[in-house]
Amino acid sequence: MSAAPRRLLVVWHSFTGATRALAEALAGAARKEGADALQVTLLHAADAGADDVLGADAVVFATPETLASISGAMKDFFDRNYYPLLGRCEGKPYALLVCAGSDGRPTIAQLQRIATGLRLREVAEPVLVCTHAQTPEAITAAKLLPEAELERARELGALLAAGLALGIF
Ligand SMILES: Cc1cc2nc3c(=O)[nH]c(=O)nc-3n(C[C@H](O)[C@H](O)[C@H](O)COP(=O)(O)O)c2cc1C
Repeated sequence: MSAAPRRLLVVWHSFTGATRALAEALAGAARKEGADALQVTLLHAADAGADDVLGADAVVFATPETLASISGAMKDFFDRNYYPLLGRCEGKPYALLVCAGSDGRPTIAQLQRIATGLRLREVAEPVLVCTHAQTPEAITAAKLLPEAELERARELGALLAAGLALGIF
């Protein structure tokens, strides 16, 4: 009898497609690496709740940076779920995917602060992708990321899948 699959949850939000593409690349690579031993769920931040996090063995938070912070939808996700999660997810592994025009560091710091409050355990370096969009036109345009950036998300997905499958996380 085979063991129940481990569960990886990816909570994502995206305005112009870049973070979504990264989250999907990560999930695809995790599915490939984890095969039957891993169940990967992608949930838009608006559709994700505390039970989804509690039911996962590891969680990825994927968000664009807006106004030097996590996006509004990701903020809403944490506003709705922070207290329902508090005291119930200590030590749960997590990793971060952040997509920014030029910075992203405030968003990573903010997510790490929230995760520290929840006593989550960061198990991989955050993946930060900069799109170098500077003008209003470039920032609001649909994004197509270079393959090399998608590959970084895939590497994180494969790492998380391997760690879960081997019982390291
Ligand atoms: C309202 C708004 C505010 C933004 N603020 C920042 C910012 O503070 N720092 C930054 O590096 N990028 C900022 N950006 C750029 C986005 O992070 C960038 O376009 C990113 O690719 C968006 O990801 P998405 O395609 O997943 O929506 C902002 C974009 C918008 C629409």
